[in-house]
Amino acid sequence: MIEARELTKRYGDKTAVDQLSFTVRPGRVTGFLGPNGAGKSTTMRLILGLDAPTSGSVTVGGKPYAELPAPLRAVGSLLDAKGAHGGRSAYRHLAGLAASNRIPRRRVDEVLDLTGLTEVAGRRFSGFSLGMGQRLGIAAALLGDPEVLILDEPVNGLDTEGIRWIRGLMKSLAAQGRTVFLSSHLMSEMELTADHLIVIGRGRLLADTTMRDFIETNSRAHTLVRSPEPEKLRSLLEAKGADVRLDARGGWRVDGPDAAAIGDLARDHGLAIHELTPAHSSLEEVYTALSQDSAEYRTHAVQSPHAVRSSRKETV
Ligand SMILES: Nc1ncnc2c1ncn2[C@@H]1O[C@H](COP(=O)(O)OP(=O)(O)OP(=O)(O)O)[C@@H](O)[C@H]1O
Repeated sequence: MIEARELTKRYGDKTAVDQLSFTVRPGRVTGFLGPNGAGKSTTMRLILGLDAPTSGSVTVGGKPYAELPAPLRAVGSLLDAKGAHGGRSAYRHLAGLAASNRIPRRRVDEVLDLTGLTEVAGRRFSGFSLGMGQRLGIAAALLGDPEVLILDEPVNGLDTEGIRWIRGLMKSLAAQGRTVFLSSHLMSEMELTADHLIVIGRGRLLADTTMRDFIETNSRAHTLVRSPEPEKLRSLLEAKGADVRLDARGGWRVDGPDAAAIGDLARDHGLAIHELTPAHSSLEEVYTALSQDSAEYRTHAVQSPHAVRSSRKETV
């Protein structure tokens, strides 16, 4: 469990993190979202004791990081994939970390296996691709078998297979009852991976809620509909006051009447329907709409998506 209470960090007159309070709970993957410069990396550094808060506090498993008796066993982190020494092999890098943290050598083999690096363990880190470096960073984070994992952009540089692998790994670690806290700019991936979201803007908390709630509360339900006579369908729908737009996947995206009403309307006019799918906006659509409302980021610090919604003129 990670608990931040009124956490604040100022650099001169720049407030990077502003009275942030949240709890990252075990047993689920929590995504950390915010536009560039929102304060995500600063928050992660504060959690990991790499920077001291100006005021407020943050604890991991009930203790500030500096007071953890065996930090690497309590919390594993990936902040910078280039943290390893270029001349060393992956194995030596991990073995060095294990030795200085009194972690048994056999754990090195386990994490190499877990991250798919066994075959390249003898190679120098300097020859690693970005994706392999990312895997090595994750191997190091897992070395102490920690209860808490903090990963900043873990899918950065990974190919599709690597991204899918990270997703599976994060979910299985959470299912084991661990606390998994990760940031990513890849919204589609975040939507598939995280169960819960903490969203910040300008250092302040904007939302702390489940993925489902965040999307459902901030988006408007709509229907995707496809017909072999698209223009006729559009005219009928618009005559009923529906908002009809072309969907990126083809077909119409219809706001207003629900799927049943659209189906009935088409039937009444002898129109064939080839697809009728109730849908919500994606995380990316919801998040982009919230982020673009920069005035809101400046002036509101809200605790729930309901508040986000009520302060927005329109949902997506
Ligand atoms: N050491 C520092 N000295 C001065 N300002 C800093 C320092 N570290 C961060 N900041 C400022 O604090 C704010 C938050 O930065 P931070 O890197 O935490 O944001 P972020 O959400 O991680 O952004 P990104 O998604 O781009 O990584 C930014 O305005 C940044 O310029």
